[in-house]
Amino acid sequence: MDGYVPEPTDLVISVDSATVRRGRAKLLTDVSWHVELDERWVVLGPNGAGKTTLLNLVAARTHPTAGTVHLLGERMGAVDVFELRPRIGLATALLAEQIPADETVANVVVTAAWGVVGRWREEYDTLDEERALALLSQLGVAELAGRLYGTLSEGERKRVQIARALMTDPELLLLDEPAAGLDLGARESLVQRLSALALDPDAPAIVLVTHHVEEIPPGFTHALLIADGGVVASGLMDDTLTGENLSKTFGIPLELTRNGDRYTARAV
Ligand SMILES: Nc1ncnc2c1ncn2[C@@H]1O[C@H](COP(=O)(O)OP(=O)(O)OP(=O)(O)O)[C@@H](O)[C@H]1O
Repeated sequence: MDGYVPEPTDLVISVDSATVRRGRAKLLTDVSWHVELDERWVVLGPNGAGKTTLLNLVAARTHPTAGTVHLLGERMGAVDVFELRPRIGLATALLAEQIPADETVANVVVTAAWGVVGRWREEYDTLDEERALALLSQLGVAELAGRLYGTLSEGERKRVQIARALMTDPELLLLDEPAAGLDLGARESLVQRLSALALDPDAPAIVLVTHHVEEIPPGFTHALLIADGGVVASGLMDDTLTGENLSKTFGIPLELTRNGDRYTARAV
């Protein structure tokens, strides 16, 4: 990092010396991280590194035990999180589990406008319906709008979850391992969609958590590497995503290869 830290109000995410404890366990230790609106970050780290804990922190789902977190200019602890959360789009496996299998795909997306899963008697206006369809189209699954969510393949579900996360027109989009469990074709197709989103100047700031460098979509600008609850390296993609930093992060000697705008890594 170059040492320049903008005012918290200019930042989408400002995590400063944050520590998260659960009982005697320290899940995150003294983590600092700053994200601006036009940045697209990938968060990489091994199992148990603290990625999900960090994502919960910046999704206004968890408070730090020590340190401060500002989200979208608001200080956590001094803001009503229920007003803040609709401004943050979140797609995680845990949230996906709560989506009813017998809901139509269009409803899965449109219900995000009301912060609920499952359509009951809410009235949605036509604009919401149109926006849901436009997002499904952007993710390449418009033809699934009338299908029941429970009948979709895993790859199709992931796209619908991302469309749902975008429904409230968030200023920050958080994606926790969106390519987990996808076959090669579905993964590549999702990476392409995420790349298009990353390159869209109107898209929100994006944070994508993954275990695999192969899943980094072209257009992502920054990387945060974490291990054992702490930051190993953080900053611009080219400076941060190196074999040396990956080796430190994953605890084994790794070689990183860049092929055009994609990456692969293997043990050496
Ligand atoms: N409530 C808790 N009490 C104690 N330890 C916890 C608690 N929740 C999480 N942990 C531990 O904190 C560490 C970080 O967990 P976290 O889920 O953030 O990791 P992660 O990087 O997302 O892992 P993965 O890649 O496996 O999903 C793990 O070792 C986990 O076991």
